[in-house]
Amino acid sequence: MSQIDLDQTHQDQIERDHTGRFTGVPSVSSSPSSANGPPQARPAAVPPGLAVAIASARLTYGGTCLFSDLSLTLEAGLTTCLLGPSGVGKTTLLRVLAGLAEPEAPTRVETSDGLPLAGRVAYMAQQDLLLPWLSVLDNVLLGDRLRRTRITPEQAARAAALLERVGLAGREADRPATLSGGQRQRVALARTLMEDKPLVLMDEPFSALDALTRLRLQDTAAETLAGRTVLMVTHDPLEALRIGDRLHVMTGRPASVGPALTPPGRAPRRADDANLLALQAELLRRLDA
Ligand SMILES: Nc1ncnc2c1ncn2[C@@H]1O[C@H](COP(=O)(O)OP(=O)(O)OP(=O)(O)O)[C@@H](O)[C@H]1O
Repeated sequence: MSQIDLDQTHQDQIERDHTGRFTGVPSVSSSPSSANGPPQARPAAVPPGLAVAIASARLTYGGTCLFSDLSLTLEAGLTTCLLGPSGVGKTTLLRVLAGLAEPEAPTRVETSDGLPLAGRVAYMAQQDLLLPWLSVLDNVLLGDRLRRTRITPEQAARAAALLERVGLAGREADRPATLSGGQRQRVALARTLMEDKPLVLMDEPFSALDALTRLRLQDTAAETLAGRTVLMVTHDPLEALRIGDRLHVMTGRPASVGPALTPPGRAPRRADDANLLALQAELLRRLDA
């Protein structure tokens, strides 16, 4: 992919953020309560999040119906994790919410405040999509650069602090080509955390990391994103149980999304929590069904 193509990818994402076709229909309940129980307590300083629902979703690729009549609700201020077999359509669902894939009628995307999602979504794709000609720090600041907003010293300091939190202090001036795959993924994570958006979509954000770094960054993400509405795709049941508030399994063709599994307590949960091990068995059963 050329530099211009890469740049265009980002431009497309940002521009679709601003001009995307999401029409928020003010009908979804903004109450974070549901049949799944009350939401986890969040720090008092965090404003109430945005509930988002996709309903009657339908999408066909090359004559194959990936999903039809699929529904999923993202409760306000909670992290929802989506698991499911490879190729079932998880990324595609994320891309629909990001405004990057075109669903068919009668798909509806609804928000609790009735406003469109456009401009209010941070999206971390499976590919890191770092711009090779920018430094690591400037990649973290990419959203502001693309929006042509002036980078304040405070923003630069926040980006540097995020790089430190993902273990990349001292690499601010380096180019992406000098980083390993896992380091590049950490820059992409910092860039996503830098974006101050009410809806955060993350597609396998820790997949390239070693086991210990993965645990540490799960903690960082859970702490940094507390109070935001997050949808994260992962293949790792324990990861979902550590940082998810609601866990769903997507299966079948056309695919559907199963009922929520709700781990007890507040994220990030301990990896050796005995409750999680029991729930992990249940998740594996659902994945195998
Ligand atoms: N732009 C596209 N055009 C045609 N087919 C596509 C396109 N994007 C995805 N697909 C197909 O849609 C199906 C679902 O892909 P998707 O990437 O959403 O799956 P996934 O569940 O995220 O898989 P994985 O876990 O492997 O990332 C796959 O069969 C894929 O080949």
